[in-house]
Amino acid sequence: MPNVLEITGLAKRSRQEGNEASSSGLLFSEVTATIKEPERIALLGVSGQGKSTLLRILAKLDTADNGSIALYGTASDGADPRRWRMRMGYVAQLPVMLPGSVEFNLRTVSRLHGTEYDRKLAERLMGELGLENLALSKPATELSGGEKQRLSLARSLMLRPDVLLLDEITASLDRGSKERVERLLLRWHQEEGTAMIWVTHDLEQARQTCGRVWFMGEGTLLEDTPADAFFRAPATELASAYLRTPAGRELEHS
Ligand SMILES: Nc1ncnc2c1ncn2[C@@H]1O[C@H](COP(=O)(O)OP(=O)(O)OP(=O)(O)O)[C@@H](O)[C@H]1O
Repeated sequence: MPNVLEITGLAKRSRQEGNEASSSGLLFSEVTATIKEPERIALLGVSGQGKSTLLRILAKLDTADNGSIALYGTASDGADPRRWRMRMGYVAQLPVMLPGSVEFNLRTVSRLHGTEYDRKLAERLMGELGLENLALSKPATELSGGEKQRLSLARSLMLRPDVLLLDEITASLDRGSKERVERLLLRWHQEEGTAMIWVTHDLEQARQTCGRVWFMGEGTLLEDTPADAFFRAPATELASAYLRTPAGRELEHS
């Protein structure tokens, strides 16, 4: 059985020389990791390390300057981006709603990928995300930020991807909605066996929802370790400092 995901030597050049993350002209380099079994991984690190950029590269929404990615043995190089994204679902920090109704947005996946619209699943997801009272005919662009965020998650789950890339998806949610999302994703993982790479600055969330931590620092993936070990005693001084004062964490509570 091939590994879920193999990331080998990924590098991304900085847009500007002298980027804070690195003086080498690289945003990050030598990012190497393997997901053997579908796990839930928290991708942590101070702001500006390139966590979102890494997720976008994994989803083929951006390109790496070096390295390779294989999903269940299929290389991303040469893969059709649309087909790739059916298996590697990316949920953005700032979700983009298509002009059209809530239902139009929910149907996006089946429309784009030529699959059947699963109304039952859509209803179940909307219910579990606390959106059961949202009129399906409402223009999606008129939803609140938190509603858009949850609709965008439901839209991505409709694809039943192999890997879910979650980019600070609860940052704009109230506590109740945040907990619903966490519960849904835990259950989804158990039922569907979906691997997850979850960028968050909410350390409590990372601790409660993820079994492994990838910590980005010094322009690379500095630690790849079980979550309990990371939170008990991280291997690097940088990660210890981050656990004391994770820059960007305040965004979560503002
Ligand atoms: N080639 C590049 N692609 C993307 N971002 C780049 C690039 N070169 C430099 N940058 C800068 O590096 C930073 C990377 O941002 P990114 O959102 O990926 O980091 P992050 O670790 O997810 O940060 P945050 O935790 O604040 O969301 C940004 O400041 C961006 O402007």
